[in-house]
Amino acid sequence: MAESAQAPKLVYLVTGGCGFLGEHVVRMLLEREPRLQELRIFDLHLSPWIEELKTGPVQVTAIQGDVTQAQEVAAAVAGAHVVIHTAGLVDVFGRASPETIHKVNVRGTQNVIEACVQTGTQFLVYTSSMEVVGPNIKGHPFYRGNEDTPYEAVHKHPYPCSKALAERLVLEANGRKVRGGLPLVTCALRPTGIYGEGHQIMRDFYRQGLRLGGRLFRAIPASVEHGRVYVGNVAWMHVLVARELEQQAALIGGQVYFCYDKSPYKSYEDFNMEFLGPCGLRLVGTRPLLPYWLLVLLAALNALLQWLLRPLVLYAPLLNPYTLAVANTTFTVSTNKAQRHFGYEPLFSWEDSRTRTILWVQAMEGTAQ
Ligand SMILES: NC(=O)c1ccc[n+]([C@@H]2O[C@H](COP(=O)([O-])OP(=O)(O)OC[C@H]3O[C@@H](n4cnc5c(N)ncnc54)[C@H](O)[C@@H]3O)[C@@H](O)[C@H]2O)c1
Ligand SMILES: C[C@@H](CO)CCC[C@@H](C)[C@H]1CC[C@H]2[C@@H]3[C@H](O)C=C4C[C@@H](O)CC[C@]4(C)[C@H]3CC[C@]12C
Repeated sequence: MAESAQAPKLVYLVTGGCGFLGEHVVRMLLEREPRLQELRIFDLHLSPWIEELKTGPVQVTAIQGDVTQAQEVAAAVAGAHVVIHTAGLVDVFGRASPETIHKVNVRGTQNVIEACVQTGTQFLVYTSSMEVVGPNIKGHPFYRGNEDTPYEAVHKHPYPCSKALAERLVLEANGRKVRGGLPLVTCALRPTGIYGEGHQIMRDFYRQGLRLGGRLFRAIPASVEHGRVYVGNVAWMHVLVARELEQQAALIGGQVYFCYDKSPYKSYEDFNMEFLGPCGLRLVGTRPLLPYWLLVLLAALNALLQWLLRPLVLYAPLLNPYTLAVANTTFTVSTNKAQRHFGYEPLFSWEDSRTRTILWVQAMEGTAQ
């Protein structure tokens, strides 16, 4: 590429830039987007590590803001060339109300779209989710499916409903005229279950294992496969597609892409043991220790307790009818659409992804070893 094309000149905005995925997107952009002049990090809660990023050649601007506030979003978007919208309320445990989930995930996304249109920002990448497709409420398996695999995507839970609605808004906005008359170019990336450094649920399982004397108990049959993807590869996909949106607007605009890499197909629990095992935890049982009907009962009991206790205290355990259904339904993807459309290849091999995640777990306080 000619030197002039490499000259820094682009302004990127990452919403949710202090979250688990957002932080990896931010760091990946700083490492791998040579045309970056300014990186804006927009989040409800700003993290202290942003300060360390301010010493590099790229101007890093931290913006504390709320995606549900249209004016705050418009002010942050104004003058940006590309928006990567990762901000969202990821809640499948009943911590937030359905209204709040809708407000942040759907109205927040609508605000981002309108801000692009009003201020003349042409390129928008949305972090969607596999949950936009499934598992559905009927528990139908999705086995090594791709973006074109027929599947009855029927949801009831507020989180997948909100992600599906938001994704539709983003895709429908593709082609709208932004200020200045140029067309908005949008696309949506659908990660499966993301893992890697900073993954809160992995942290929770690890701590639970420590509390149980270094053991976790198998609840899900090993035959139920759950799609997982390394956070560094998800971040890399965002960076690549954002870069290619301009060059390949006709091809990529309005498209959805599953996020994938070379992580093996395993059950949710067996996959977690790839990292927790080397950190001293053991998964007890080759088969689920409790019969499925009892798990269903426990999950229903948890939901009832959550409802009863809500006026007094927030009771939000990992196990509820929805998480049980997701964990207990095969959902895996096998696709090369991102490779065909914008040349994506995973940046991190499975071995690297595994090692990085293990090192992160081991660095947590109070390891089991
Ligand atoms: N974690 C996964 O396995 C997974 C899988 C598929 C898709 N996703 C999607 O990826 C995105 C990022 O998820 P994550 O796992 O990093 O979650 P996260 O909770 O770690 O990050 C979300 C970030 O958004 C910010 N945020 C929340 N509400 C906001 C608001 N009103 N205004 C501004 N910022 C707000 C949070 O402060 C947080 O920093 C989400 O859109 C999620 O739906 C996550
Ligand atoms: C029955 C329990 C015994 O150990 C296991 C419960 C595990 C669940 C808490 C998780 C199983 C599957 C996870 C979800 C999946 O990986 C994909 C997701 C998509 C993303 O957009 C948000 C997170 C999540 C819904 C993720 C949440 C946790 C699980 C339900």
